[in-house]
Amino acid sequence: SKVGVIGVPIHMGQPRPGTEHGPEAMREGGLISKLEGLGLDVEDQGDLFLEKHDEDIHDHPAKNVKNVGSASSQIADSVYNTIKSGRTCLALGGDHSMAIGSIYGHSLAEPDHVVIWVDAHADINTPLTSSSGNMHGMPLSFLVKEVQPYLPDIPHFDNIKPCLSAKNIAYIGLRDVDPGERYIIEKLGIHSFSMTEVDKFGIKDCVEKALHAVDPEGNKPIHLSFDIDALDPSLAPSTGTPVPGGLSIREGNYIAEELAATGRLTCVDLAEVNPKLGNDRDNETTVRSAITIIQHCFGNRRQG
Ligand SMILES: N[C@](CCCC[B-](O)(O)O)(CCN1CCCCC1)C(=O)O
Ligand SMILES: [Mn+2]
Ligand SMILES: [Mn+2]
Ligand SMILES: [Mn+2]
Repeated sequence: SKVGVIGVPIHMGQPRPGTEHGPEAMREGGLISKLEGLGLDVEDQGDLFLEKHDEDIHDHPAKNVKNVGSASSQIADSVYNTIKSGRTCLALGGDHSMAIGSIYGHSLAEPDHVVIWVDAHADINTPLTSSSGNMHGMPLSFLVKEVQPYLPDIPHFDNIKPCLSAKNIAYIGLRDVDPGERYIIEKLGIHSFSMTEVDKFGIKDCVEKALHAVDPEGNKPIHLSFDIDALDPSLAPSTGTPVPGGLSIREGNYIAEELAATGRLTCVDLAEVNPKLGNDRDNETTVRSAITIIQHCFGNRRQG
């Protein structure tokens, strides 16, 4: 099958420089040839050239709103075009604010797609519930229709429309959820399989329940937004917001294999790889984990 790879060198959604080098770190780790080795037709579209703007609004609760808004439009266009060209899209981050554009672009191509969000964090703070103002903690609040009444005016996001229903999202891996996020998740009934559920039910049941919850008929395109910090920090040390007690590589691979097996995985984000954090060994470990997850999203199977 056909894959279109898009580098998304964005860092403005969070304060730690380096996520803009995530795409190149994954390429240097051999990602493209490893995907080709799976027999895939891989088109590497290179890195987006994200426009740089002088931030014109400094009193907004969301930081770098102009740059993130502009990047989101560029990402959406690129993801849309990739999917419309008949390729599964692989978006390499870059911080997780990249998902605003990737999910919106996906929804333009496939309006009824669902979202599996694999992350230590819920990333559904609104600018008003966020304690950091970092937009990598907000992407889903921009996209979920039911959250819109609670959002303040957000300049520079006129091109991004809310495109998701809460019922079409399922989380796996949560272990650091803010009070405002917990309120939104419970109020909207967003399906959530935190590390508690992973421990309680095991990863097989969590994946099965998550997929059944968002796509009971098993016929919808799937968007996987994978934050590398969902994995245990021992597997992904070079990331901005590590949280102990994460997914094992076996659990990460299992999620990827099961989604790949549906044949409906249409867009994959791999977010929050920051090669500027940690030492060379940390970088290698993190990039290797990211590439392993991606390989299993695109057909590599531990059974052969
Ligand atoms: N929820 C946090 C972390 C967001 C992580 C974004 B991701 O998932 O893309 O990496 C804040 C988390 N928490 C706030 C209180 C003090 C400890 C950190 C936020 O800043 O919104
Ligand atoms: Mn995270
Ligand atoms: Mn995230
Ligand atoms: Mn992070």
